[in-house]
Amino acid sequence: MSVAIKICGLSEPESLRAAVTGGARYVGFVFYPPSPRSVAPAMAAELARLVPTGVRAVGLFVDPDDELLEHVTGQVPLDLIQLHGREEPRRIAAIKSRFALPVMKAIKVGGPEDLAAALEAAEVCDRLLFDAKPPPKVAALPGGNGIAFDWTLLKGRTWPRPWMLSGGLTPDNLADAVATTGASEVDVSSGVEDRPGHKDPELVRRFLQAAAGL
Ligand SMILES: O=C(O)c1ccccc1N[C@@H]1O[C@H](COP(=O)(O)O)[C@@H](O)[C@H]1O
Repeated sequence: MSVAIKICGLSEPESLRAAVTGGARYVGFVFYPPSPRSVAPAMAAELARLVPTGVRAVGLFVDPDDELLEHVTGQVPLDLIQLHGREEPRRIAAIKSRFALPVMKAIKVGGPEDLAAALEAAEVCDRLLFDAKPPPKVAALPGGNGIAFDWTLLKGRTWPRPWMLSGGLTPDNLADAVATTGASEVDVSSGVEDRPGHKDPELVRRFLQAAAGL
């Protein structure tokens, strides 16, 4: 089984090169200033020049307004918009229509009751992303916290849109995560860092090697 990998939160040429030469199919740029992975649009535009054809550049946003989306999409050639906030279906549809880009909506999973949101979002988005729900009051970020959820919640489930698994993935737990959920695409950020917000090219390579062995 081949698993497509998204390496998220890239902000330096060295780690971006490690991602694309190692076989990542998606690279993610975070446009959310509170995140330690946040990258200026001008820098993301520079990094995007290193992304080869066939690898998709993903822009991660959290409850963005149109002004931010215009500012970023006007200078960074994105292939996909990732919405990782509290965007409701109507807002997702409006973004998709106005910016003419496919949209991937993050669904925060803490328990089985959270999965209904995936079906609602699937009516308007192009792809789904299942991530761990941040624990209240502990995590400051709406994602990128290196926290996994109970993968068995996805076991045997099917979804009306292509989907990715994320949340606390590492080179060491990737095989178990994929075997449990049946994911064919996964997204990682913290699990390939040596400190918050800083990608370790060696860990990026290890993650991609772990995926290639599946
Ligand atoms: O990476 C971030 O800083 C981030 C900030 C705000 C929302 C989402 C963010 N990242 C996404 O979170 C998940 C899980 O990341 P991790 O591997 O557990 O660190 C992933 O989809 C990232 O794209």
